[in-house]
Formats: sequence, C-alpha cells, structure tokens
Amino acid sequence: MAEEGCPKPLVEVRDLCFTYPGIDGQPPPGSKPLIQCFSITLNAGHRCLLVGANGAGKTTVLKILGGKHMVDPSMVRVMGRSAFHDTTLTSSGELCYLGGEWRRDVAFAGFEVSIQMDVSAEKMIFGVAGVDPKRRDELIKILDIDLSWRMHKSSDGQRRRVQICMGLLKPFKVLLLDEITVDLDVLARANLLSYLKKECNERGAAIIYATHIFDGLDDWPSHIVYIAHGKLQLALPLEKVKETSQLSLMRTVESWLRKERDEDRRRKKERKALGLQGNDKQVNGSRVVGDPASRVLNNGWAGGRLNSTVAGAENFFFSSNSVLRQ
Ligand SMILES: Nc1ncnc2c1ncn2[C@@H]1O[C@H](COP(=O)(O)OP(=O)(O)OP(=O)(O)O)[C@@H](O)[C@H]1O
Repeated sequence: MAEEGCPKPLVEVRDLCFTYPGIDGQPPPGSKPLIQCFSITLNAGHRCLLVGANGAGKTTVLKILGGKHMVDPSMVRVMGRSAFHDTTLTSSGELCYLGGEWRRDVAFAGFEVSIQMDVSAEKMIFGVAGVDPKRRDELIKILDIDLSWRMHKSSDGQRRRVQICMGLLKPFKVLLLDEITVDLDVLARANLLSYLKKECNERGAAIIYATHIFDGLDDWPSHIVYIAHGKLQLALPLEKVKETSQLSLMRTVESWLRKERDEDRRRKKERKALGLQGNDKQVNGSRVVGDPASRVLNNGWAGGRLNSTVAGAENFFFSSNSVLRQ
C-alpha cells in the first residue's frame, strides 16, 4: 500500500506470523499460526478499513500492531520502531490502540478513577495531563460532550464519548481502532469519522479501523484490507475496490464473506467425505493431538524462554517480561 517516492512508512508489517501462547507462555506445540502471510504498509494520511468475518483475526492483528503481543521486531515496525519492544511509542501517545479491553476495562482515566464512578466528564477529561487545550476543546465539541455529565449516571453512548475523547487527547501518529463506535448515535459517529479523516489529511496520521458497521464509511477509507482465517486476502486502495465492484462497500464486503463461508463449507464437506476432521489440526488447550513431526513448525515465536525470545534480546531494555499485554 506504500506509494512510490513516499517518505518512510508509518506502519510496516512484513510476513507477520503469530500464535496465542498456551498456559506455559509458549504457543501450543504444532499449532497452526493464527496469523500468517500478513504484510501491509501504511503511509501518512492512510485510513485503512480492516474487514473480515468474526474470528478472522482483526483484533489480534490490531493488538500486535498496538504493541500488546510480542512478535519478532522485524515483523511489525511502527514509525520504524518495534511496536512491542519500544514502549515509548505507546507511552508518548504516538501509537494509540482503542479497542476491546480499553472498552471493557473500567478505563482508568489518567488519575485512576473508574469510568463508572461518580465523577464528572470534566474531571475525567481534564485529568489527562500534558494535553493541548485547543485539541481538548475541539474533541469535546466534536463529540458533543457535556462536561457536567456524571459517569455513573450517563448512558453507554455518553460514557463512550468521554472514553473516546480521552483516548484521542494526545495527537497520535498511528491510531488503531477496534470497533469503538458501536454505542455512538449517527451524528456522533459521523462527526468522529470526519474528525479522524481530518487528522489524517492535516497531520499526516494513519488509522486502521476494524469494524462490522459500514454506515457512512463508503468514502471514508483510503484503503481496504480484508483478512480471512488470519491471512491477508487483499489490501487495496478504495478506488481499486470500487473499480472491481458496482456494489456499496457493505455489499462488496458481504459478497467476500459469503464466498469465504461457501468455500469453508465446501472444504469441510470434502474433508468429511474423506473421513478427516473438520479442521486441519486438533489443538486442545496447550495440548496438541497430531503428528509430532509437525511440531517444529515456526509459528513466529522463538522457543525456550518467556521473555525476550527474539534476536537482539539484549537491546530490549524497554521490554517487560510479558509476551501479552492488556
Ligand atoms: N487470548 C486468546 N487466546 C487464544 N485464542 C484467541 C485469543 N483471543 C482470540 N483468540 C482466537 O483468535 C481468533 C481470532 O480472534 P480475533 O478476536 O482476532 O478475531 P476478530 O476478527 O477480531 O473477530 P470479531 O470480528 O469477532 O471481533 C479467534 O479464533 C479467537 O478464538
């Protein structure tokens, strides 16, 4: 997706390969990588819509890009740095992930107050330190936040607006959005999407947005990335997608997913007819049933140790010992 003659990409993913670890902190031996053959490049200004069926791997990819799961540093570079190992990327706000855990957790606002406690929106938002007041005011306006809202008495959508505002207070360079607009009303969502578009156009930020909601998105993304079963299916500029389909974006994606499901069913049927299991491999928790010969498979993890298992480990002074972060 990088264009010729462009400056350094903001995001570079090269042959990303990843498996969730089992209870021992290692991927179940012989397990098939959950994410594989996934490479994309994003430049300043790119707004990438990440689409795929439930369970395709969208959240996993976003978390890896957001530095939450450890992979080999060569696989994921954000602004030329390793997303997992260089924690200054996230602590500075340059790399920002707003997604599942962020939504589900009590979403501690800078000064450790739960989003559902009896506290005002003002206290939550103004509690985030080191923020440009102009940017803060703009976000409050865009999201139409009433600073007197009490969090414990607010609606889900009102709370979400406050959360989104807090998440965007620092001027990100790379923003990863994992379906955060579900509770927003049509107007708030439209305003947010146009604000994010402006951020890309004016500040040269890049956004990857995973969603199943296509309202108002027909002209929002610059690129579409489609993932199925953890593998990249396509990564194209929106115009190219439009050239190949006369349908709306939602109908186009729907047709891809329908085709994918039909293919899956056909394969399953064939395997059944041959007396094979429905799935390629049987993995039960961290115990693997199957041919031990297949267990040497390189699934993106280095074996042996839980911490710093990648080449050049001595350089990872930013790294924690954890391989998964919340
Ligand atoms: N912590 C985990 N440990 C093991 N497997 C996981 C974990 N989280 C997700 N998975 C598995 O990884 C696969 C991809 O999940 P992921 O959440 O990335 O999909 P998704 O495309 O975001 O799906 P959805 O559209 O439903 O949100 C699923 O099969 C899921 O069961």
